[in-house]
Amino acid sequence: MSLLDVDMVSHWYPTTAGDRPVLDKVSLSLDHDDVLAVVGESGCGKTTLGRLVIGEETPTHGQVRFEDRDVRSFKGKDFRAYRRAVQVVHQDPYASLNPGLTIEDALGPALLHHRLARRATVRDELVRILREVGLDATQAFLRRYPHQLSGGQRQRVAIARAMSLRPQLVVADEPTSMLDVSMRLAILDLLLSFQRERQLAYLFISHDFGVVRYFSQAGRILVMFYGVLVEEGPAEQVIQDPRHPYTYRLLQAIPVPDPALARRRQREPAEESVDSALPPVGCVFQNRCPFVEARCRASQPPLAEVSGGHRTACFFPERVPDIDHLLGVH
Ligand SMILES: Nc1ncnc2c1ncn2[C@@H]1O[C@H](COP(=O)(O)OP(=O)(O)OP(=O)(O)O)[C@@H](O)[C@H]1O
Repeated sequence: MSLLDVDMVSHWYPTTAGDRPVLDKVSLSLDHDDVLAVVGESGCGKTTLGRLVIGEETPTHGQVRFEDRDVRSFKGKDFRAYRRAVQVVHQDPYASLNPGLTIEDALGPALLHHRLARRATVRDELVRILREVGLDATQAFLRRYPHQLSGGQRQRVAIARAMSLRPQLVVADEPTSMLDVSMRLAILDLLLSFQRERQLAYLFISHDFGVVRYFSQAGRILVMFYGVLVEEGPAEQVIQDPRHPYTYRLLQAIPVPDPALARRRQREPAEESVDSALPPVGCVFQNRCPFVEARCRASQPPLAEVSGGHRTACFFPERVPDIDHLLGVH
């Protein structure tokens, strides 16, 4: 039994101009210690997917199942257990830390509520958890407010809050995008260390393929374009051998330190058009695709297998150029 199944989920937001489709028949599955990274540009529906998984939104169509049970069916005790088992680490730590509460008041009550600590020892337990996320915490540290911490410290506290509840799944939504570059790797390594030490699954969300590449080394990558899953597979296969032109574009955008490599990239064929409006019929990527044909304008290609567990939603995957020269792989 998988831990999480997202089954043919479509989602619309109501707007004054009518319902706006944000996700279109997205399916994915996560096992108990899987890392699944979702990558795509801003606005493609990544955060919405995360909100559906943590139960903050209900899908317009399709099902989100946790341990084979429809999340919509969770009520009362079951719903609370689900909200404990699935934690979220946001881009902005202030989204999970109330600025008016000290660290002790932000983290302590949940531990007591879920009987993960006793009143007499809760402070010691909090200090232990904060040290586990790399903070040099003392009991005095517990009396600090979020604004008295640096950005990196705040994100560590937010991670401590999520991990203190011993979750089975963590949705990490752009967890490093507000941090200095120098801090990013440390936070990614911290998240990965929890995954190694506990049986923990991650749904990791980012627009930055460089970050996704680092985080998902042993996991899977799912590439989304305007609410449609266009490619998925084992991380190394998607990175070394992308078979969707959009994935190729995203990989092309990863900065490289080698100037010769950077120049070679600039000689790559340009996108046919940068029209970002969603086409009413046909492939979701057709207006940006250099390989588009009449067939692509007629229908959306289904996800089809290219090799073991690696799938792409492109009619012409063989036209996507080899990536080796872009990544400097020889
Ligand atoms: N509550 C809402 N009501 C209406 N539209 C929304 C709502 N939330 C998000 N959207 C719209 O849905 C689309 C997808 O948003 P979402 O935040 O899921 O994408 P994203 O890929 O996470 O982008 P970003 O990285 O910018 O957050 C966007 O166009 C956004 O404006």
